[in-house]
Amino acid sequence: MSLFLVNRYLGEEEDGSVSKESRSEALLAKLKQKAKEKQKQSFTEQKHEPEEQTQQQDVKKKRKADKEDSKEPQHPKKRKSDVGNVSVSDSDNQDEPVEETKEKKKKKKKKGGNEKQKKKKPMEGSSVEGVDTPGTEKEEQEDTDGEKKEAESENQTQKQTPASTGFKVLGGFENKPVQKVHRVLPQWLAQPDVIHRDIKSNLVPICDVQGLSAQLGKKLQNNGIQHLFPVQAEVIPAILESAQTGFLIGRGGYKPRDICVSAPTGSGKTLAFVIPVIQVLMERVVCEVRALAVLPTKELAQQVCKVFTSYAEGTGLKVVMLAGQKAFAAEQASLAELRGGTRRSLADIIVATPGRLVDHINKNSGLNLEHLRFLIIDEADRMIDSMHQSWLSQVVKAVFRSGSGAEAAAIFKRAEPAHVTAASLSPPQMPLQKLLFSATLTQNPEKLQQLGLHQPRLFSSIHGQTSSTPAAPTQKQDRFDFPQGLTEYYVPCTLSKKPLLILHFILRLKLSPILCFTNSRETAHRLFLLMQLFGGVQAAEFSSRLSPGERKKTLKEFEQGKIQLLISTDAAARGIDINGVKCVVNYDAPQYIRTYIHRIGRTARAGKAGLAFTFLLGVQEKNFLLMVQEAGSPGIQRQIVKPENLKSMEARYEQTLQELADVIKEEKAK
Ligand SMILES: Nc1ncnc2c1ncn2[C@@H]1O[C@H](COP(=O)(O)OP(=O)(O)OP(=O)(O)O)[C@@H](O)[C@H]1O
Repeated sequence: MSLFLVNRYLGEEEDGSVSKESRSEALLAKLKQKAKEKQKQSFTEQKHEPEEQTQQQDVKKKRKADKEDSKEPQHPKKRKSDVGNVSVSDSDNQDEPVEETKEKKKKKKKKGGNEKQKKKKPMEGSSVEGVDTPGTEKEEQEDTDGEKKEAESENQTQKQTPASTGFKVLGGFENKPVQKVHRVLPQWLAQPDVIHRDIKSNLVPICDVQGLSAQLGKKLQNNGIQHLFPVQAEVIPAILESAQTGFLIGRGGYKPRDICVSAPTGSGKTLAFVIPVIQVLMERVVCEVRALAVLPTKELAQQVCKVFTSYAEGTGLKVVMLAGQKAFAAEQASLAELRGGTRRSLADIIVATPGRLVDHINKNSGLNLEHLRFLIIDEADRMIDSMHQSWLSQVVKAVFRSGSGAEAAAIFKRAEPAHVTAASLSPPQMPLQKLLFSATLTQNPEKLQQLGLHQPRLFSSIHGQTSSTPAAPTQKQDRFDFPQGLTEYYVPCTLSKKPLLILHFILRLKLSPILCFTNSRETAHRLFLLMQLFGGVQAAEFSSRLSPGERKKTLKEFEQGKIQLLISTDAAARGIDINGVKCVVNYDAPQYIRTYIHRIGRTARAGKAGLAFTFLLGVQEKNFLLMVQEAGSPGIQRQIVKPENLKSMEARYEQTLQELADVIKEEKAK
């Protein structure tokens, strides 16, 4: 109590002439005296009944004097809500505001007539304080039951007061049921250009693709492609159209629209950007970096670089990879050369990983992006997640950096599109167009906003998302499209039976080649060792335990059919195109739906059939099945493997487990 009062007085008495210490000492002395007098008074009341009347008069006089003395310090009590706030924040004791309220009420009762005057004060200050009052009342109502009535009557008095003073009470703070806010997508996301999901029944003859050059059509045929897949038939003409007037100027002088593509795994997205980019750049005279494809991993960069190189053959276009496969200096040398004192670009198309790309930009290695026309972001959702590395802002900075030849800056300067209606009125623009591709493109506009898209146009095969109406209230996550030829299964199992199930799949069901995913590289390594020790299975592991060279070799051998079981971490989950994978096994259930979609997408590619099995422990079943169903899976079937089917392998398996323990011990000892 005393502490509270001291705090309060100190807060209000802003007299600079008296030091804080002396002031508080004086107040403390006064309070002590007051307490003594109160004690004395109660003592006298109890012990000396006869003297009561005369002493009561004395006490009254003293109280009056006290009141007068303490008039100034009591003044702040009028600002009820303020006091409450100060005492809560200044003290650890949460009970303090309650005590203060009680004390205040007692005093109010005694003072009676003063009350009206007190309540007027906050109203005089401002109308906002008047609005605050109900909040304070609420706190008061939470006090003891005995005080409820008092609070109610006080409430009534306070309600009446504003009317009598003519102030209008702002209100409407009563609890109303809050309506759930449903997600409403922006129009470009809600109403995409639809891509057919079924590849096989929607193949488009090469000659029917609008704008595709005869040269590239022939090249496609030479590579064994007679028809284009639906995503290619839709996206290739759209990109070509945006460069109708050449790659140096946007159509009508305007910047072309950015393009986003969301299509299932294995649906042919790579060619959907490789073909039009090659065709647009084929006409170039001077070699400059005009296309940049960014991919999350070295393996993916290598894969895309291979496709670009294959279709650039015979066009004079030069493709360079910046993914750390070669030494930095070697990569630098492949970017530009100095001839007769002038710098000449040696790359038209660059395929890069974000880390290595930023290295080249920062170290000023000769990478010039001032002429960039296409920025391709493959596996776009993953690339957005790695945006904290700020690779995109660095690329954009490098693109709009002006510093090269003055005449280049004057003729083909980069600028935001001007509001003109005729190309002749507009200075030539050097457009930068972003092309985004993913099987699991986010529908979260906030995430997409990070990419700074310009009037984006979405191509999507996701069904049931093509309206601007709110998403279903039960829908908690994005929906994705699954490959048509894929059949999904889940296998209920226990932890110890998982290796036996894998052996059963290979040795009995002959499902190889199997691409098997684990959630950690340790699990992948142990399972690999176990398979080696068990014998009879050609197994290999694929994770960051291996060097890039070893990983490349392993993938090649798997593709060639030399490996029956490839045990991998999520390093091989995205984008990797391995021919002939019949079956994917999720040895460990994936935690995220995107991981699941990319993993199972390593099979059933290019319209082929494929199987995906997920081993589920009892505790995982409910959540996993719900996650898959909400993502739009056409259906995942339960597959039971009877214990008797595993029995014959059990003795050998137990023995192998013991051997494995020894091997792991040895490895750890090294
Ligand atoms: N028109 C076509 N005809 C035949 N095969 C094709 C055609 N287009 C692409 N392919 C083949 O389909 C496979 C999958 O293509 P691609 O890797 O581009 O798929 P994706 O959609 O990028 O898959 P992911 O999302 O998993 O990265 C590749 O082997 C590719 O050569």
